Amino acid sequence: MAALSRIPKTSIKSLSSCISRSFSITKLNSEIDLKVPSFLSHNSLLLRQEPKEGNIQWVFLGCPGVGKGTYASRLSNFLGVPHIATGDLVREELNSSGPLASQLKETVNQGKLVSDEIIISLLSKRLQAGEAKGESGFILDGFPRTIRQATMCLSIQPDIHVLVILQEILEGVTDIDLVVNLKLREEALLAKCLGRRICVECGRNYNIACIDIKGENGNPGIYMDPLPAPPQCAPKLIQRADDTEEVVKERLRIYYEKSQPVEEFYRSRGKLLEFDLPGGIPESWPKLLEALNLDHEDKCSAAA
Ligand SMILES: Nc1ncnc2c1ncn2[C@@H]1O[C@H](COP(=O)(O)OP(=O)(O)O)[C@@H](O)[C@H]1O
Repeated sequence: MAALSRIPKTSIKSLSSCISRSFSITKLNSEIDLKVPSFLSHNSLLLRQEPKEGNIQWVFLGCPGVGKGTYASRLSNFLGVPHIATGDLVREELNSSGPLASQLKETVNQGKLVSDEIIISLLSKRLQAGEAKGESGFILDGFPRTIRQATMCLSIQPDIHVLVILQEILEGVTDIDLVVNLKLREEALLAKCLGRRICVECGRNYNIACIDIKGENGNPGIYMDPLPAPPQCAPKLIQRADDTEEVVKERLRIYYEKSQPVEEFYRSRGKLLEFDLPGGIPESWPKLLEALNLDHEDKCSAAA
């Protein structure tokens, strides 16, 4: 685990310049409100509370195919906190023989969003299981995806069990420290979804697409190498049923309609870090670490 204790080479000044576009550090002036990234509080002269390891509560937002899973999972290994992807929870459920399986399959394969109630229920189960194992902190990927999920204004049946779970989630999810918004040009998003391949055995994602988009109208070009599967995974690759051109376009449409407002929700609360992916993993990963102000030493060991 890359211990949080290895992060403190940050100065508030360099951090603020890294994330000046969207992330407000005004909260540093508050002794009471500790909802700032753990690495901020760790380094702040104003907040003298020692952060507990694993208390990171971060969210990754971004369009389908942008690489939320890839970077959230790398960062979770790096920081030693669980990576919780609601898309994975949904896929586990739809591949099970549970009562929701066929309904979920239909929704997901059409590129639609699963209902907030089902997502909350899957997420609460996952958080509870994690808590029972002693997990603390999380990097959420793909949640919240609607304003309703972000605000948790839910109208679930008021049964005691559900209320208790909701309260637990509320405590967790409204305490989000930092929201990383990954961005990539739409042509690249589509190509990445169509090229995505998953190993049925280990669940790792690979990509057969070689993306080479020329710069135009002042927008920089982007180049991304394919991400080939190693020999042990190569014969076991499958394509997600919702990674067809038609469904990806529908997922993108729904993202702009339902999920983009969530970006604004966190932007207005000073929690959003915008990150334009400059290229593939070798180029983007060190830059992401830099934007999060994780130091060079950590960077090298994480990239290895
Ligand atoms: N927070 C969520 N709210 C509603 N539906 C979700 C949520 N997370 C995942 N899903 C469902 O699972 C599908 C796959 O999600 P995910 O793996 O995150 O894919 P992507 O971000 O590439 O679209 C989504 O298209 C949607 O149907």
